[in-house]
Amino acid sequence: TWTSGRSQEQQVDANELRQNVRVSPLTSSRSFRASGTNLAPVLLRPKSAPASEAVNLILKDDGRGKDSPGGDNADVWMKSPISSNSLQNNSLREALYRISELENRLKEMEYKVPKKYPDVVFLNYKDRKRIMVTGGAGFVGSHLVDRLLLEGHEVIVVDNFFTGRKLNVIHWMGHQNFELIHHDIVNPLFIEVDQIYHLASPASPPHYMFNPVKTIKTNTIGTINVLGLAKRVGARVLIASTSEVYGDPEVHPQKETYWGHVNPIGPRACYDEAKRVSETLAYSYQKQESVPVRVARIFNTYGPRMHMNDGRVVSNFIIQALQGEDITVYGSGKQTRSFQYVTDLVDGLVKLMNSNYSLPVNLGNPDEHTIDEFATIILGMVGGSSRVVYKDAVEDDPQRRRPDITRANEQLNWAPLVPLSRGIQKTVKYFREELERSADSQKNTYNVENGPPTQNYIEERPLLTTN
Ligand SMILES: O=c1ccn([C@@H]2O[C@H](COP(=O)(O)OP(=O)(O)O[C@H]3OC[C@@H](O)[C@H](O)[C@H]3O)[C@@H](O)[C@H]2O)c(=O)[nH]1
Repeated sequence: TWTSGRSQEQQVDANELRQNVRVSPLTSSRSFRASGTNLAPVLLRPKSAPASEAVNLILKDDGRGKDSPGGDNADVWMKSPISSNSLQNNSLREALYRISELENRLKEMEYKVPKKYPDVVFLNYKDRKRIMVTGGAGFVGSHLVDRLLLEGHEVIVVDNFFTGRKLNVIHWMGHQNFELIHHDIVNPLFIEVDQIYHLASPASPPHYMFNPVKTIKTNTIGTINVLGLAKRVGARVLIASTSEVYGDPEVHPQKETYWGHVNPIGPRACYDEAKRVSETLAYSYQKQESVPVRVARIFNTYGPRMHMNDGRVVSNFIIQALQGEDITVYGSGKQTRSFQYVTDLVDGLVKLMNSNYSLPVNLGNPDEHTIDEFATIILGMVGGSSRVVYKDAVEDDPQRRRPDITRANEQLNWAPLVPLSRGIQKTVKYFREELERSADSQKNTYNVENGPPTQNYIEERPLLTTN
């Protein structure tokens, strides 16, 4: 060590020195030659002085190399007002050097302190897969990304952020197994992956009807791009299809063998028909190009990370109840839906992807309720003074929907586990926090007096959602 073998007097009080000088970060331990008097110069500036007025305090010229910060490059620095004669003591030089070393090490360590990530399983090279998730920053996609990363896989999220949000995956940013690509899958993409979950598409009726042509392109051209990529690199593809391929069904509950009842020119057709084409494309690529495909027909799904403006019934009713606003039932309220919690869906998606089963599989919770009943359930759980009001019916609104999940059960050994009451509880908690935060964020708007927005929103957000 630097002080070993030296007398007490020779040792310099590093703290005192610290108060008078600050060592420039440009000083690198690598450029220092520690032997004999061959001491490298140290760039110093008075602590109070701004960096632009930094001074070059050259303790000793001997041994300066061109590559050292005090060497030829030092011309850019002002000459020191402190005379080198005033710092003749070798111990002082050593102490200064030691401070600079410690400061540099501190800086290096600050950069190295890892962000805290959820614990992921370690998978060896053979078992670890590189998995692309289109729409991975969305509501369902981000939960799937959590699951895959926790299992030890490498995940590449591809999202155009139309309905997805960086906030949904922010807890993985910087993780070595995680990558985020801002890309619209309507344009081709050339990367190497083992599996692709193709979830990219707006899913809520108001969102997919917002730009019907874009919805069609995403689910047709986007799917062609994904299947083309899979063909090139030999990847397996899971297509996120929907219960909407059954349209307003005349068969109840819906089995995968039912061909559906879709109005091809109605307002929902941009989604329903595009998803039907997406399925057709998948099986065409499988037959013609030997691309292994899986098709999940996803029924109504809810949970944390749904967008506040999602517009679907679960988020609408919960937010309305939390804010004491009217609960808006469209139509008679006698139409039915069956709601599954998002982690159940993710479990089904992963099981399906890794199964040997290639025909479409329904993933949904068969627990069916009328929308009227559902309003009562939400009101009962949230409390408050909201009234139920009836609005115009939505055009082509499916009147009954419940999945037959026999196939998922037999082929994947899958069934939903989270009861509605528990899932809704978690979702209510999430929306309550979202509302509080969005009220808070009004205060954080950047202005000269308040400074930039705080990080609280990100830091206080729960990392993962579990069953
Ligand atoms: O505020 C509302 C919102 C919706 N509703 C009604 O609640 C029912 C459910 O509507 P949602 O908008 O939540 O969802 P939908 O069932 O119509 O469509 C969904 O179906 C399955 C998924 O694959 C799709 O992502 C989505 O399109 C409909 O009958 C709708 O009219 C209301 O009564 N009030």
